[in-house]
Amino acid sequence: MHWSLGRQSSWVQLAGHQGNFQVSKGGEVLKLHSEVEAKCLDSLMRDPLRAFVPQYHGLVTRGEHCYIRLEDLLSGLRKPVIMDCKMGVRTYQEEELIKSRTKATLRSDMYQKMVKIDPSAPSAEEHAQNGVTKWRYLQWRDTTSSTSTLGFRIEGIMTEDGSVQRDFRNIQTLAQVTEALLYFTGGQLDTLRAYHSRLLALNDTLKNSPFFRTHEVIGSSLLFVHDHSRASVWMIDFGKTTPLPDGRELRHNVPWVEGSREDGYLIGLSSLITSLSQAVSVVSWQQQDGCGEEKTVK
Ligand SMILES: Nc1ncnc2c1ncn2[C@@H]1O[C@H](COP(=O)(O)OP(=O)(O)OP(=O)(O)O)[C@@H](O)[C@H]1O
Ligand SMILES: O=P(O)(O)O[C@@H]1[C@H](O)[C@H](O)[C@@H](OP(=O)(O)O)[C@H](OP(=O)(O)O)[C@H]1O
Repeated sequence: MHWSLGRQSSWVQLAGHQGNFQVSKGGEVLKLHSEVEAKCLDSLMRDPLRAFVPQYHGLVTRGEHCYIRLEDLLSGLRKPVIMDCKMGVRTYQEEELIKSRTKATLRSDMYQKMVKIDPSAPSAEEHAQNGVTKWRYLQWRDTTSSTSTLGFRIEGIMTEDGSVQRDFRNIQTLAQVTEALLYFTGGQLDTLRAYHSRLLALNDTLKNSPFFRTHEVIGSSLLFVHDHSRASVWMIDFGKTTPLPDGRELRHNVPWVEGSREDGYLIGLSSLITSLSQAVSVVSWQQQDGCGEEKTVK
């Protein structure tokens, strides 16, 4: 990904497909066009959630490709620290599951990624085929990370020195998430509190959002961004966010069963809010103790 080079440039892609982004100027990033995402952004600009989404400036063509013009969320930040959390209890659409049963395409690249992490993960049949379906891979990633249980997972963190870590896929418990949040924020109380209040505000806004009520939100991330003086959280990536048919609505806070299209987005948000509260408590205790012993997070 090419980062916006308008000014202080922090060129980074924490998650997602390589090559999806293009250089832009003036505090914008260009993301390869997807009709699904463009439609969502269009609606979101007219929804209460607008305050939590990068500003969308329409489409632009560069060379042979069409791009979505988005506000660069790192613009103006000095030495930004970033975290990408993929939200929801599953990262695959129901149609992916149906495809895997009917016309299963085997993905050798996904099989290779799986074997690299855990050679014993594929079944004997999958080993023999040298491939897994996309659904199988995504579902395996969901169940071996905190996605299925906590409703989100940390995809990556970039620290102040610009180093990127993506090794959070084994995190399973809230206590481990809290440790990761303490690491991500350097234990800065102001930053933790700012994130906490932003997520509470997001929670309120989601409940009043016609867009959220009427869309299944899959594979979307919350992007946490801070520097020494500011901290904020943004909703990004609507490439797999789709409207529900026939005036149906989702609750977003119940487990998924096939056909329900529930995404568990609010389960993830609630886990994150709880974990941030725990991190705030840990740092407060440490400060009261004169920065003494570390407390165990439960
Ligand atoms: N508006 C933005 N401002 C700043 N950084 C952004 C913005 N949008 C995306 N990014 C960066 O790019 C990364 C990938 O973004 P995004 O998830 O939209 O890409 P994607 O290719 O659709 O991902 P996926 O493959 O998971 O669907 C994010 O983790 C973040 O680091
Ligand atoms: O992060 P990982 O473990 O490398 O796995 C990728 C990740 O799940 C992406 O979200 C997904 O793209 P979509 O969200 O667009 O489905 C991609 O599928 P793809 O290879 O078919 O693009 C996976 O390979």
